Amino acid sequence: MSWRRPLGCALATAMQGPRPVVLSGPSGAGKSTLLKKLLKDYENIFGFSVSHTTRQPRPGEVNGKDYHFVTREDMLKDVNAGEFIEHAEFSGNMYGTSKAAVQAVQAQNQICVLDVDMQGVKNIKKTDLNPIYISIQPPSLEVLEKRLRERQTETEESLQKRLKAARVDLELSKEPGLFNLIIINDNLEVAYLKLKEILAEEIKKAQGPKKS
Ligand SMILES: Nc1ncnc2c1ncn2[C@@H]1O[C@H](COP(=O)(O)OP(=O)(O)OP(=O)(O)O)[C@@H](O)[C@H]1O
Ligand SMILES: Nc1nc2c(ncn2[C@@H]2O[C@H](COP(=O)(O)O)[C@@H](O)[C@H]2O)c(=O)[nH]1
Repeated sequence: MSWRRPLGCALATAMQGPRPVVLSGPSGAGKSTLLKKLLKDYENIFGFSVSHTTRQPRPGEVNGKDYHFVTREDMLKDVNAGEFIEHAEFSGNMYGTSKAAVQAVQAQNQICVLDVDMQGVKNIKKTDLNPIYISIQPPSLEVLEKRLRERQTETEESLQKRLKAARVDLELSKEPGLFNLIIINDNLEVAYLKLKEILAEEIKKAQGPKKS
């Protein structure tokens, strides 16, 4: 994969600037919930890399904010034109991170946060993005299923596909070194504290030196 960061980002890395953050983990584990808290509490520090997807928007989701909702035809065209850092097929739909999505966040001098599935993690590992990898996991598959059902966003077919993918995800996540941290999202506040703890150093870097 020939994704190269813009010069500004390469310089930031050389100067030990803040690293991007990849959040992964099974669908329903709580990635978006934790991410929304982080983006709200650290508005100018973190910026969300808005992915593309071919799935239908859920009630309340905003095009260009939650996702770029596109047709498969358009997405394939852009993928073939080399506009994506990574892309994957998940639960019958395409998802992907465009170069433009990451660059838009970096242009604001914000720490770029990506929410991607396990295929995304593996593909980003092949690039020079050098993020911190965090896996958000449910306390059990039973709890995961309950959360997904209660979210009321999935058909029975899609729910079963997501549970199947979750089993694979949890197995693969055991690979040593794949993630910098695995957070079990049982109690939301505890999980959020752990997330902030691992990002504390990057937040400090992004905030810059304190004026006295
Ligand atoms: N710690 C928690 N305790 C109870 N419910 C939670 C907790 N964390 C998240 N939830 C709920 O679980 C559901 C799934 O969470 P969320 O949508 O954030 O998952 P996700 O990992 O982003 O899923 P997806 O990958 O499908 O987007 C939501 O309804 C959310 O409110
Ligand atoms: N590889 C990628 N995976 C992505 C991307 N954006 C989201 N996702 C993952 O898809 C599933 C399902 O998401 P949902 O919004 O339909 O519930 C979830 O695991 C996300 O992490 C992406 O750009 N690339």
